[in-house]
Amino acid sequence: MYILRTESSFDSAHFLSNYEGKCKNIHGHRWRVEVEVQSEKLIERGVKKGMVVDFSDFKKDLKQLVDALDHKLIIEKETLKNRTLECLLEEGFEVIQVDFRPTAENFSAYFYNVLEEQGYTVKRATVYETPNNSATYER
Ligand SMILES: Nc1nc2c(c(=O)[nH]1)N=C([C@H](O)[C@H](O)COP(=O)(O)OP(=O)(O)OP(=O)(O)O)CN2
Ligand SMILES: [Zn+2]
Repeated sequence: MYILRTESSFDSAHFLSNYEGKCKNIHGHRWRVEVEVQSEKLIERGVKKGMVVDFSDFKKDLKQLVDALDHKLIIEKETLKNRTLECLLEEGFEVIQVDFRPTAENFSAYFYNVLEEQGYTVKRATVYETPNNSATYER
């Protein structure tokens, strides 16, 4: 089995709604995302011969996902009052609303699932919320 790994990161703000503790406040992280893909076989011909996937495609596709979240306020849908959200948007802040609570666990599943939908045979996705704390999703 061949396993390829790439990583990328984004700096964003979030908060955990209904959390008891400091993470209920808006705060930021440098989220580091590591993704591994796997394959029994290598591409047999053409410019990508001998590769599972071309690293340049793999890192570009991960970076595109990560860049969409970079320097944004990431909120779980319906956890801010409409008028709060409107005021933030009116001020020109960029807000990303996600369907999940923005935890490291949910981000790891998010990156896994989106890259899988793009055709990658993902083995696992790991998201570091701090240098010491990470969550991994695999099936
Ligand atoms: N299982 C999870 N637990 C927590 C998550 C998470 O994603 N998954 N997230 C948070 C918060 O986002 C929080 O920012 C993390 O805070 P903390 O662990 O306290 O990290 P710090 O680096 O700020 O810790 P210090 O010890 O204060 O340096 C909480 N839990
Ligand atoms: Zn946090």
